[in-house]
Amino acid sequence: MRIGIIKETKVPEDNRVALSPQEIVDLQQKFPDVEFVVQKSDIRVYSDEEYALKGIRLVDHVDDCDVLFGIKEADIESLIPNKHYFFFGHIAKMQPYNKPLLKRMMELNITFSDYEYLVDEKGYRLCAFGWWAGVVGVYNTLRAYGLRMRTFELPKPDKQFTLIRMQSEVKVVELPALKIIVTGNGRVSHGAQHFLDEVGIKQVSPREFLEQEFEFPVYTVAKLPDTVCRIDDESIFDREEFHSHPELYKSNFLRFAKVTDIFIPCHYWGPEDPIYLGKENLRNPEVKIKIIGDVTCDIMGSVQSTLRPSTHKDPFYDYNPCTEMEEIAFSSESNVTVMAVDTLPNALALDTSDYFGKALVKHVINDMLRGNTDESDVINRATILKNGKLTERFAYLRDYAYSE
Ligand SMILES: NC(=O)c1ccc[n+]([C@@H]2O[C@H](COP(=O)([O-])OP(=O)(O)OC[C@H]3O[C@@H](n4cnc5c(N)ncnc54)[C@H](O)[C@@H]3O)[C@@H](O)[C@H]2O)c1
Repeated sequence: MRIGIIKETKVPEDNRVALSPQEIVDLQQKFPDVEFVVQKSDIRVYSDEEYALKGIRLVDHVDDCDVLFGIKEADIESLIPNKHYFFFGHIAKMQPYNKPLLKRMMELNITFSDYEYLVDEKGYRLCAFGWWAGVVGVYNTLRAYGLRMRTFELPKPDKQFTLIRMQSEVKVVELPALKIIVTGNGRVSHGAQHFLDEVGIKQVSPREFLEQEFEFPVYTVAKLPDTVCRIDDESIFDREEFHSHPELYKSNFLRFAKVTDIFIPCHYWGPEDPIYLGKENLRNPEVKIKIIGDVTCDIMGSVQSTLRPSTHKDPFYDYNPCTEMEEIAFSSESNVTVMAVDTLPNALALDTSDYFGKALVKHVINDMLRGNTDESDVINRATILKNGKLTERFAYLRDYAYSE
């Protein structure tokens, strides 16, 4: 078997890779009959030379590979018939912009497994970057705070940035008595909490956050049901009902917004779910929040100052609550500064590639190289196309794939 690592082609560029040079060396020792090749790339976090130095073959074309691993969607023009591809496809939620990709993979008899659906039997994701998004989300947001207040300047992450570096940069900064709120309690929120803990910001309970003043920076985590309540009876919260009938619930976030300096949304949001910070809230003079690090990056979702995603190159913009329009970052004290980068983990491409590669080897590649691809429940659950045909689990994509 020959396995290829394909080059990333999406814009803005993604520097992450599915397998680091060391990961490939370790796999080759374990499976000497398998060959790994790496398609040349000048944007990858590990350079071509780093792979070559470990004896890994660099190639221009990956036509002679059986299985191909990428990170983001493969370039349609580069797709090779009859191969097995792995990447984040963004097609299973019927995203309109990726319909041509699905169609082309069907035409070319491709087998396609989507990382997003590599889950255990309980549906828990096995290869996800969310935790890292929380980490970078906090760093970027604190960076925005320093720039806006002109009190400190954290460096913009470059391609070689690491989590350790981010932490050490923030640790030397003296933060005032800020109140920071993180919402949600999933992977992203846990990454955010980890970073805040590591840089010495004290966690307090939502109640303490609401009722007390502190002489040092603090953060709280507002989970369900802290942030929502029922429309008709504010004392009742039924989690199952909330998820099946979100229209019966409203936001209870305003009480937090009145005492918060920095808001880092990390909760899942669906179009029917309560809006935490609507346009009127953002105009409300009682709302104290002036910096929002919107990790969820739902455009005009639960935080309505998020007008568009931003990029690592240009991560911040201002939202003018009166005009409801975007303005240049840090241009007015009455504006809200927004950080809404939608590819946050890419700022730690070294750490995240290593983390992702280890998970991939453990849950996918070991089984595959032992010849168990067809029997692997993890791979089967993530396989959207088998030889160009939709699998049973993803059969619902048929109309989407064939519609004009
Ligand atoms: N900006 C980025 O680069 C980036 C990267 C990864 C994930 N994300 C986004 O971050 C968000 C969270 O991802 P995750 O991996 O932590 O998800 P997760 O499923 O691990 O956690 C989601 C959390 O939100 C809570 N929740 C669910 N429905 C809710 C609702 N209607 N209202 C309030 N809370 C609700 C859950 O209880 C849980 O605590 C997602 O929207 C995801 O797309 C962004």
